Amino acid sequence: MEEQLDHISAEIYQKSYVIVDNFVDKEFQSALLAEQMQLLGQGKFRHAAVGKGGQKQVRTEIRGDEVHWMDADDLSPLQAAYWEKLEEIRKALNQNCFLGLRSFEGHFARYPIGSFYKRHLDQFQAVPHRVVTVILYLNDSWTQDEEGALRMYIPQEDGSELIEDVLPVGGRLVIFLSGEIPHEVLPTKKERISITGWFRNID
Ligand SMILES: O=C(O)CCC(=O)C(=O)O
Ligand SMILES: [Fe+2]
Repeated sequence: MEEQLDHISAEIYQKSYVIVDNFVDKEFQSALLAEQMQLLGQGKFRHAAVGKGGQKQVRTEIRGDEVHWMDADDLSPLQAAYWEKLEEIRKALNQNCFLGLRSFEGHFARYPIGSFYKRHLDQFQAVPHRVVTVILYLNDSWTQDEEGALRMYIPQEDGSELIEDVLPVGGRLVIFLSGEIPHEVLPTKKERISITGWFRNID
């Protein structure tokens, strides 16, 4: 874990993003997936909105996922275990990258077949407090043919962008600086399940 935390910090410091495979083991991943499926079955997911406050709107031509926000005061034991792992990352990033991360917010997400999320930044004027994005993928298996990659546009020093496509392979964790890396979810050919969250610089 110590080594992993150092690796994560170094990559964020140098490249603004990092991909960690098998961040959780199969058992933990399956349990989280089962919990998400149960919440889905209970009708606890809602179409995700874009914008903030009074501007909030469901616009499936921009994003087609459905989400269920985790309640910090009412986490299931599994969710609490995941938050504890993230807490280690938060501390490491503060120690090594001086990001001043103080809290976490996150939701389960489900992208139905054919859905996507167009290019965007997670930190913008109306949402200034998201500093680091953290995504854990939960699908049991994923192949290239199923598409649905996370496409990150990595800014280069010469002003160009490098495209990095990341398949939502179960157990894979992706971390990036919310204000630095525009990204999108390409249309998926399979139901795509994940937990997305943000470390914030406020409580
Ligand atoms: O699921 C992903 O790969 C990215 C999701 C995303 O960009 C978001 O929820 O803001
Ligand atoms: Fe995003």
